[in-house]
Amino acid sequence: MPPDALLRLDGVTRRYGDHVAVAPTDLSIQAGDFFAILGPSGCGKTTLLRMIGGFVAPSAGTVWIDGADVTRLGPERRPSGMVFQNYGLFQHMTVRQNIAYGLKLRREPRARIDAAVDEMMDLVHLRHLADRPAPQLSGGQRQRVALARALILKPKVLLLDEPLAALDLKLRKTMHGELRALHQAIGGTFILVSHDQSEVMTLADRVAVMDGGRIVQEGSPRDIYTKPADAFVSTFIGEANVIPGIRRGGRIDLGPDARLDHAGRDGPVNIMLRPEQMELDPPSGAPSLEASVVDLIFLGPFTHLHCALDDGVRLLVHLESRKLATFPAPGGRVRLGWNPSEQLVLDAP
Ligand SMILES: Nc1ncnc2c1ncn2[C@@H]1O[C@H](COP(=O)(O)OP(=O)(O)OP(=O)(O)O)[C@@H](O)[C@H]1O
Repeated sequence: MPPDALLRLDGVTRRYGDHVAVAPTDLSIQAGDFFAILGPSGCGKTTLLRMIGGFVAPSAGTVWIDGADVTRLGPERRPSGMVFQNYGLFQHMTVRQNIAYGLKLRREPRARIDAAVDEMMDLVHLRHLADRPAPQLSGGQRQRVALARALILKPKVLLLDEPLAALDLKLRKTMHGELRALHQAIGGTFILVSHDQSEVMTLADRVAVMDGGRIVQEGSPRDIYTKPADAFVSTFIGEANVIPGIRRGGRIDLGPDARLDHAGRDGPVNIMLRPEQMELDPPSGAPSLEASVVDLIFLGPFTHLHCALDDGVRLLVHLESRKLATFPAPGGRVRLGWNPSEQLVLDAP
């Protein structure tokens, strides 16, 4: 395994009867990464995370952590810690007791446990609640206890299974900042499972996008946003306009008329453009399409223009409000264009 990869999966697979929850998967994660596994419900991301943590046994393949084959070890014997979606706190214990629990099991000396718990409570801003019983904590406070309880054992890899899913949007945003700060303060390796693309874009330095039990693309959030591997990834990360087209020799024809014309077709393709890459009334010579305005949403600095081509394909355009001399009216016709160097041509399935 490469010297700097802290975690490596070689052909890790999980089947339930005939159902393949995770197809044979190879993955390397470097020490210090904040890595995210992103995908829709049922794509296999939790199963993959649980195989890393030792909570689910792989049907095939090998899990390596820090150079050791841990495939057959239970969770407590792996150098990883896990934070679950429902936190799993001990309800009859206080904050301090919950955080101390793992070190007590390890029979560490009392003074060392106290010092470590104090340090953890400072890290997650809970010192003032040290003696409060778990049932009297808010969602965000419980989440912090769960994080501290896992981190106090100094895991080489911290596994986070949708850790913020139970929190409301505002608190989730606060916790994003705290998780990032925590990752930076500790310098550890975090692996987050999430179906929330904005969470992943905010937190992770590397992302694996899963679909149907497979990793379909891996890279930095920026790579995945600017160079999505296929139409699924483009619509899953960020918003995307996917315009069906026809390849004819070296040319790509778009729009309803092109799709009806069967002359000289080589095959279907999709053009992907982000909403901010499209503009109104493009200069002559730029590729463009005519569309009807469905709706117009003014959001201060930006105006979102929802349009439809004549065959029903929907397009979303983000316009800078200050650059709009007049605002298009719903029901009206507009010409939408783009810079061809920014369009991404994806093979249509
Ligand atoms: N114990 C099990 N027995 C049978 N099938 C299972 C089991 N656990 C998971 N699966 C199936 O494996 C697939 C992947 O499940 P998994 O929980 O990993 O998905 P997920 O991407 O984490 O979804 P979610 O975001 O909804 O939690 C699903 O089709 C699920 O029904």
